[in-house]
Amino acid sequence: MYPEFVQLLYCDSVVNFAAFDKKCVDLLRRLDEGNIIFKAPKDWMEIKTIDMHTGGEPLRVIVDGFPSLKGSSVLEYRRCIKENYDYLRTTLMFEPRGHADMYGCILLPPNDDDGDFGIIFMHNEGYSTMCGHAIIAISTLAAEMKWINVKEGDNVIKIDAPCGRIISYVNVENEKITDVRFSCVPSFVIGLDRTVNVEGLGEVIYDLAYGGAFYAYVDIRKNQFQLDLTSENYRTIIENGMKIKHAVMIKDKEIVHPYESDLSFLYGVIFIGNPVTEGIDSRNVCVFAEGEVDRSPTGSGVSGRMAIHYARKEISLREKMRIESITKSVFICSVSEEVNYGPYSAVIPQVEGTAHITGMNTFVIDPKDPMKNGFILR
Ligand SMILES: O=C(O)[C@H]1NCC[C@@H]1O
Repeated sequence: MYPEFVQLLYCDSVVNFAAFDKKCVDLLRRLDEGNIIFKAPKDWMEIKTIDMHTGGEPLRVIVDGFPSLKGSSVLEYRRCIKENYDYLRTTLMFEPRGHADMYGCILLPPNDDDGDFGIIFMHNEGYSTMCGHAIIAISTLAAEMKWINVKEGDNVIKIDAPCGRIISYVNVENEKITDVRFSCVPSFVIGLDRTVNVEGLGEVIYDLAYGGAFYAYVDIRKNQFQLDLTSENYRTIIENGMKIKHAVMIKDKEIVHPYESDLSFLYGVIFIGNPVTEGIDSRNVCVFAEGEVDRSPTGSGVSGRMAIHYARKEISLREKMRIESITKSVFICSVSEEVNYGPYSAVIPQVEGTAHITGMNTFVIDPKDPMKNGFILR
């Protein structure tokens, strides 16, 4: 026997689409939610999310049902989630609720009263220190949901990420969000033209830089191995990216943040190549965490790139670079100022992009489900 709402929808022939639409609306109005919305038993956990993407890269924003984290700063909350609730990260990021390239975040109080909110990022391996695509998405959401007082023009949001304070600007024109840009934390170069031997690839030349997270930057055009930075070549990109990441992690002992040991690790490898789209300056394909490929041009990754290009004198202050991703989505990037950061001459990068809401989820977790905490197939 069909459930009542299916019977009602399909009992007449559906010839007149206008009538059909109206019927759906009436039906949904008439049906008490009980008929189509699953009510989880009391011992099941329920977590609500709003799902988004920035340039194709997903962001699952956890908005309700997550246990409250203990701490008084974003880094303390990050330690708390790591130690106590990592099973919920895998539950929400891994299959069957997510996938190998899923990305998420959870919102928290800011580090001090001056901030709007804090944020922790999560992915298939753990918790990153910075995420530009998530900053663009969450700023969009904050404006869409009126978590901030939205006015025409630039709306400033102060977000405390694990790497520090990020300032984002949501531009609103005629009551519509047109774009979001953010000023990243001080970003700096650790080394240019380093080399590492990688099995199957030979000697790989890379730059090491920080843009809220540490990346090894591999310009394909400077290297001997061939790698086509297109989606058709997705698996080879992951394979090569992870090989280089592991080799650099073993070889390079300088992946140390000047102030915070929690930030001192290599997050990913960024392949740089020629753009395929006219009017774009460069292509950026980031392999991060446990072999995730960023669908966006990687906000933290292009921040580190701004430091590299500035150090090489390839860009001047406020000069804009358009960088595309593997999906051809674009971030517009520049350096807004020079600053000193610990022992480093650093820059403040600005990154601009757009994000969209894709849906809302109420996830339920059945304690009897043997796969309740997720799994990944690649
Ligand atoms: O845009 C970014 O910075 C992020 N996107 C996924 C990997 C990075 O954390």
